[in-house]
Amino acid sequence: MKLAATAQDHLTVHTVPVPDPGDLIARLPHPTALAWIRHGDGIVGWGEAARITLPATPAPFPADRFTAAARALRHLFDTADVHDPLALPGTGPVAFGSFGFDPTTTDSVLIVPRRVLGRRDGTAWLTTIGDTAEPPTPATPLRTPTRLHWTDGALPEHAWKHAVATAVDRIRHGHLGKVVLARDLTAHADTPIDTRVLLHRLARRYPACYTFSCDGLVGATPELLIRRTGDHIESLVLAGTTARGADTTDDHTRAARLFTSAKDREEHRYAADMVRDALTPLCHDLTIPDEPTLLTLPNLTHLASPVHGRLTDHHTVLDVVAALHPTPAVCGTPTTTALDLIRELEGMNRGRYAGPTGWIDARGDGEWGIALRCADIHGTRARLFAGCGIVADSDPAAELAEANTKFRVMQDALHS
Ligand SMILES: C=C(O[C@H]1C=CC=C(C(=O)O)[C@@H]1O)C(=O)O
Repeated sequence: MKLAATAQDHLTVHTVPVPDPGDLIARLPHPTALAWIRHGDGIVGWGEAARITLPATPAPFPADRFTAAARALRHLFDTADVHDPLALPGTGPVAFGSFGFDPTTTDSVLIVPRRVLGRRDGTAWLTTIGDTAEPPTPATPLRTPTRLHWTDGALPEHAWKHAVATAVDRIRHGHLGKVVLARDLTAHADTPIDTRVLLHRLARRYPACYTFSCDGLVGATPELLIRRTGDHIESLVLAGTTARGADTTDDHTRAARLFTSAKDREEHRYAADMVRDALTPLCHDLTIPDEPTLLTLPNLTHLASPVHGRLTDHHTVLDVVAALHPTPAVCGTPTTTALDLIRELEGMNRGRYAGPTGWIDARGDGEWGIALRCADIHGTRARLFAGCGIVADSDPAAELAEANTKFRVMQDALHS
């Protein structure tokens, strides 16, 4: 696989401890922001010391697009001159990345920023690549999106419900067990959309989610695909959803119904089983509960399975991403049958929606989420995505309502 890489010849990297920088997002000087934030901690980056772009590949899900990207990055990091007295996950050189859901898409990218500001458990740092004496980039003022209007994406609501009904029919005829179908919507603004405004709103409203930004893809995902810290790995499998209730009683009723719903349990089981099967060969001490718990977010409640394990060999976080993507939380079971059905029924290119997004450092540590509850921002346009797991008992109208609730995360972030 031939990757396109632009980089300075030899990276000189300095990490220094800094006093608490406060709100990390507020420190981003311009809209081309890189970010990965949860509960206020995480990393933000700006400037570009290197960019690696991946070509489209025809194979259904070749793991080697992740390992090829990791190899190119390793070369860059191994030849760098690194001063990193902290040696914590996220210190030293870091690449932010986002990969297309479908390997035939062309927008997968890894970016090594010239500046990274980070904070974790009370320790804050600044990493500089290149000239440490360079004056800070002057910040541009934040610009709030104005005068939004909306257009349907590939499928209007009735056509998407029809696609869901077709998927249910195929499932009932035994072609596959589960497929995840998504829709897109486009917002048009008067002026270029400033991703920092969206990041502020998302991080404030969804502090327990991972608020991310990479090359125009911005969102707040609740789904951790993989975190690697040394040999320890964690994942949070999500599948099965209900909207929050109108009041406490309604909320409890909905959560109890979700917890006992055979349809949602089935949807969840496909995803949890696949993650267990993919991680078992890479890990010892893999733990995944026999039954899911509930993850309560401000807008939705999900069935959730937290996963922990210890890697047996030196696998970087991207090696583990390669083993996991795409999970049935975003594709289906069996994987290639579900992918074929997605290509047939969705009528759109998902781009990087539902693909892995996150960061990796020179030790191979990192955090990658599944890009959900997100939008791809291009100038004055934002393309939003939302999808739902479809199984034999799915109801097209209920799935449309669920997708619409998921859209609200980014619709609200754009509006106010
Ligand atoms: C595909 C999406 O959500 C996935 C993650 C959690 C719950 C899901 C569900 O219940 O359908 C989806 O599998 C999305 O938000 O676009």
